[in-house]
Formats: sequence, C-alpha cells, structure tokens
Amino acid sequence: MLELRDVSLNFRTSKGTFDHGVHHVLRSVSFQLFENETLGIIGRNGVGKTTMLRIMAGILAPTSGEVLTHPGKTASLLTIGLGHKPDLSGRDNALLSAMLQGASKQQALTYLEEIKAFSELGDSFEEPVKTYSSGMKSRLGFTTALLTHVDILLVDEILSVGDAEFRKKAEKAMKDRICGDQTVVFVSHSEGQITDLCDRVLWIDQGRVCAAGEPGEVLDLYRASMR
Ligand SMILES: Nc1ncnc2c1ncn2[C@@H]1O[C@H](COP(=O)(O)OP(=O)(O)OP(=O)(O)O)[C@@H](O)[C@H]1O
Repeated sequence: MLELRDVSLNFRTSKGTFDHGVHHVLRSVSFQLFENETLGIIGRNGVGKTTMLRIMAGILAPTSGEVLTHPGKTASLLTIGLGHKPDLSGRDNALLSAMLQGASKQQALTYLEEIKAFSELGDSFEEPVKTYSSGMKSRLGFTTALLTHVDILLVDEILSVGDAEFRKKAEKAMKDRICGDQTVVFVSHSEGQITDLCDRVLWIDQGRVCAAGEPGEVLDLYRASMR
C-alpha cells in the first residue's frame, strides 16, 4: 500500500553538535505498509517518528530514497492543531481539513454534522478556533480526521491528549476503525495502546529501524535497550 525504500532525511542546522551543520534524522529507512494493517512506531523522543509520518503523508520530501504509493490512495496525518486557521470557525476548519484530506466539497459538507456531534463542541463549533482551548482544538482535529475517510490514517500521539472521557471515546472510535478495513500507522509512547491496537511494530532509534515484527517481541527488545 505504501513503501519507504532506503529513505534518508537530513535537516540543516546551526547547532555545532551535528555533522557540519547537517542533522541526519532518518538513515536508510526501508519498510512496507500493508493494506488493512495497523503498524505501530515506537522509539525515544527525537528519533524521527514524526518526521517519518510527515514523509509518509507527503508533507516532507526525503533527502534521498523513494516513497512508493499506490496511485489514488489518500493518506492523512492526524496530529494536534495541524493546519487550523485561527480566524475561521470550527465548522469552516473542519470543512477545509476534510477537503485537504481529499474529500470533494459536497462530500465534506455531509461530514460536518457528524463532526460537530462527535467532537461535542456544541455552539463553539461556530466560533473561531482562536477562542478554543487546546483540548477543544484536539477534539476538532481528531474528529475531522477520523470522520473524513482516507485510505491511510497516520496517527501521531493523538490518543494521549484531551480529557479522560474524550480520550476513551476517541480510543474506542479508533479501535472500531482499526477493526474495520482502515490502514493505520500509529506513533505512540503508550505500550498499552501499541499492544492493544497494532498488528506489527517498528522500533526506530537514531533514525534507523532497529527491529520490526510482532508487538510483544519488539517491545521487549525496546525495553531491554533502555536498561
Ligand atoms: N524542521 C526541522 N528542522 C530541523 N530539525 C528538525 C525539524 N523537525 C524535526 N527536527 C529534528 O529531527 C529530529 C526528529 O524529530 P521528530 O519530531 O521526528 O522526533 P520524534 O521521534 O517524533 O520525537 P518525539 O517522540 O519527541 O515526538 C529531532 O532531533 C528534531 O529536533
């Protein structure tokens, strides 16, 4: 469904600690994402997990290597507050996001009432997003991406935000999608969520894939590396 082949990504940096002003974030990463699977990505802070999702979403281009996708397949990155326009209402932001994720305007309009209901934003749905708390923004972002139908859902740590009640509801909705035919890539620091939701896990360290396979086995290796 999607394949990264020998993908490397460098950022230019002014920090002297990196190699001649170049920070090698991903180094020759290769893997395939199969249809209908939920692939977890684990690793310490700053090892390149979000960068990998952004490459898979087409937001960042790799410095070298290839990202191969099936023609016509859509991928959407689900992350907090990405791309919200602060002066537009929740409704208009949801419409815009749904269209950016590949829906036609007509299709996107049909999602709006469901997004309003699931996000429980009530009358605030009509207010500018700049008046929202961060929890309200995350409800809007999560719900819009969840209810807009994309082929590959790229989920960045999103289930760890919001209040406990909404988190529970979001987790259940995500599980329902995963149990259906949704293909998901899921970055999380929660071992519980990874074990619960994923079919397969990649462990990333220093920009490389250290292990890939069954969640229990990869989590054991990851934990052992930290001892
Ligand atoms: N636009 C950028 N310019 C320069 N460096 C960047 C940029 N974006 C990310 N980085 C660096 O790339 C590295 C990987 O960042 P990334 O966000 O992918 O890590 P992560 O594994 O998702 O971390 P976390 O678990 O903390 O969310 C970090 O060292 C970060 O500082």
